[in-house]
Amino acid sequence: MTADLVSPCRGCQMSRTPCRFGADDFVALSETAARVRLACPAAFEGGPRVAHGGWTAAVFDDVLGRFLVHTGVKSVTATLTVDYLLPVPVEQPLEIHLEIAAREGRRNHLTGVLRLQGSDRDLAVARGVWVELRPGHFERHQARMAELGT
Ligand SMILES: CCCCCCCC/C=C\CCCCCCCC(=O)SCCNC(=O)CCNC(=O)[C@H](O)C(C)(C)COP(=O)(O)OP(=O)(O)OC[C@H]1O[C@@H](n2cnc3c(N)ncnc32)[C@H](O)[C@@H]1OP(=O)(O)O
Repeated sequence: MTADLVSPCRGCQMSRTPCRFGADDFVALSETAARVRLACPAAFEGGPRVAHGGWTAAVFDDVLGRFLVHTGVKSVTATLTVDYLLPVPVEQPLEIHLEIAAREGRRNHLTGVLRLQGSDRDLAVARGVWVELRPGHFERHQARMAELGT
């Protein structure tokens, strides 16, 4: 696989907006590794000039899941753990390196590291499990919602 652009999530595709987390510059480097260049939008400020931890977790969830779908594996997040090592500045050039660390049946183990561009200091590290969907995943969800009358 040559370096190629990873598509946005369904929500951003449907609304035809840039990635709301700021993760548009997203390229696959191989079948198991990718790189995202991004900045935390000011709207996700948690502390003074510091990213909200929810942005960090959300962007990891988004880019790790998007990359797996890019490789042809339709999947959802089963677990996601984030180690917050240093404050993440807003509106500064950041980079995420991610990889598919292992595949065991329907389970895919992914990792991601967030750094300032040009720095080798980790700001946050994510690890998680994405489970490949069984056919009918969303139909079963709709049926459960219908049972609840929603
Ligand atoms: C939002 C949808 C994305 C859709 C993708 C297609 C569209 C592409 C378009 C554009 C790309 C955009 C991508 C965006 C990225 C965003 C990603 C998200 O935020 S995903 C939303 C949040 N996550 C959920 O909503 C999951 C809710 N949970 C579930 O639905 C189930 O619990 C599920 C599917 C995870 C497992 O249920 P089971 O019934 O299919 O499968 P069982 O038999 O229970 O487990 C299968 C295997 O997974 C392991 N497993 C299940 N849960 C686990 C866990 N918590 N930890 C470790 N392993 C787990 C099991 O041990 C089993 O392993 P063994 O096959 O036996 O080896």
